[in-house]
Amino acid sequence: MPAPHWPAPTATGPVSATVSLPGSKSVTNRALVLAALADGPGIVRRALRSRDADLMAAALRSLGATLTPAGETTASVDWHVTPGPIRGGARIDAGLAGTVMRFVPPVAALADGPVFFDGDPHARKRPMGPILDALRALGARVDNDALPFTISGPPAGGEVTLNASGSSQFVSGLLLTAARFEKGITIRHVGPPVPSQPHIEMTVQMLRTAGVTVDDREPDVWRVEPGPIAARDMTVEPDLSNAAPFLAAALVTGGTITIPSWPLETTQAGDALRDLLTSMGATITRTDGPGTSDEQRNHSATFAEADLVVTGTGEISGIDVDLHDVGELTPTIAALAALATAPSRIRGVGHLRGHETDRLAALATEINRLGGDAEETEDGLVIRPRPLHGGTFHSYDDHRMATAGAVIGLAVPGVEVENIATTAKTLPEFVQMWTAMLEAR
Ligand SMILES: O=C(O)C1=C[C@@H](OP(=O)(O)O)[C@@H](O)[C@H](O)C1
Ligand SMILES: C=C(OP(=O)(O)O)C(=O)O
Repeated sequence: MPAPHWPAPTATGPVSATVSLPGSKSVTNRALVLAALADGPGIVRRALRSRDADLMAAALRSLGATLTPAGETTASVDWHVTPGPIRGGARIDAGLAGTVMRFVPPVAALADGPVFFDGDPHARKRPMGPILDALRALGARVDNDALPFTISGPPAGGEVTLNASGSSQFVSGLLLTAARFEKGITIRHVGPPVPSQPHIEMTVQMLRTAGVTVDDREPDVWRVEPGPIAARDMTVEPDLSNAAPFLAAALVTGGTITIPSWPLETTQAGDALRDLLTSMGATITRTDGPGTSDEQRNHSATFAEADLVVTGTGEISGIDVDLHDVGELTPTIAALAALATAPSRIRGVGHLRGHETDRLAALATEINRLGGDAEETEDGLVIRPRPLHGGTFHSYDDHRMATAGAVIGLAVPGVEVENIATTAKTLPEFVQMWTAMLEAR
């Protein structure tokens, strides 16, 4: 029986809370892949515990890596990872995780036998063609163009041309394993611009930190030299994209939200929230203030950080913005736009039709179901202010749709989010954190 819908709490006044976020999904799942391919045992500290991260850990284990947890909480774990010979015969469950379905097949192609991949029903609809074709061109055999498929290798590597305009993860997935291919890999993108550039920068930076030689001087071309991936002891940054709904609460309620341990320099897409929320009317400061506990400071030895403090006025400005580079922030920005005082236009995010759900259709449908005025365009959304009313906000098994419903619910009584549990994809404690944020004073 489906769980009852979650009555999204309406804020009774301005929020005033400090919200500590668990580790970044994107950093965690890259770090785990690199650790499983490394030249010795390593540690991934403060890794995210969530459905996507757990699926990645399980996938790497079934391919032969040993992952031992230490310091485990419900949201975080220190993984001690010992790489092993890459084993065939595994069945990988990708769930609905883009990082698992795009980052693991290149690893599996190095196994000593065929590896089978499948995922949630909707995962079978997410685009996979360009990365599977690329793996074929590099010497692997793949028996389908989307999930489910079986891959066998080993591919020698070499040069490949692909169209990564549908997802940056096609490029990141190949890059993460490329050094382990006999000839390395040269990737050449041909087509409309690749989205989510910061995520590709994250991949390149993490590879370089692990001693891998990556040449990205020419736009849309990446060359990875064959060679070892160095084992490391690294700490995962907090998930800045998952800060989005909490920071949005400051704008909706005219309150203040503090996020401790915001990295001073990062490749995470969520860092763009500082500019985006400023444009929508927030005041933002970074300060090494009392929100950062000694315990948190001691943990974050490997990146410089500060508290991020976001204060809203209760009035939200409309925004005209291209989110091509930071598409995963779209659901929160759209929720804010639905509550704004002027129209908004979100551009450059046609690729969101291939995310957890068709996010453009889902956002327009659900905002309009609550009485709003949201219109899909070819590459985004136009959202005009209109008074909203209560009703069901469907999540489409999309964690960021669910949290967008929670943001609207802060201002609109009677919003019920269907399948709030889907937030477990990247933030299993969302409901408890949201409730604690509203109860803090
Ligand atoms: O590499 C990553 O960790 C991600 C890349 C982006 O994917 P797309 O380029 O498919 O949007 C982003 O939206 C996703 O949430 C995470
Ligand atoms: C697009 C997203 O996820 P995935 O890694 O499954 O692509 C997301 O988290 O917004």
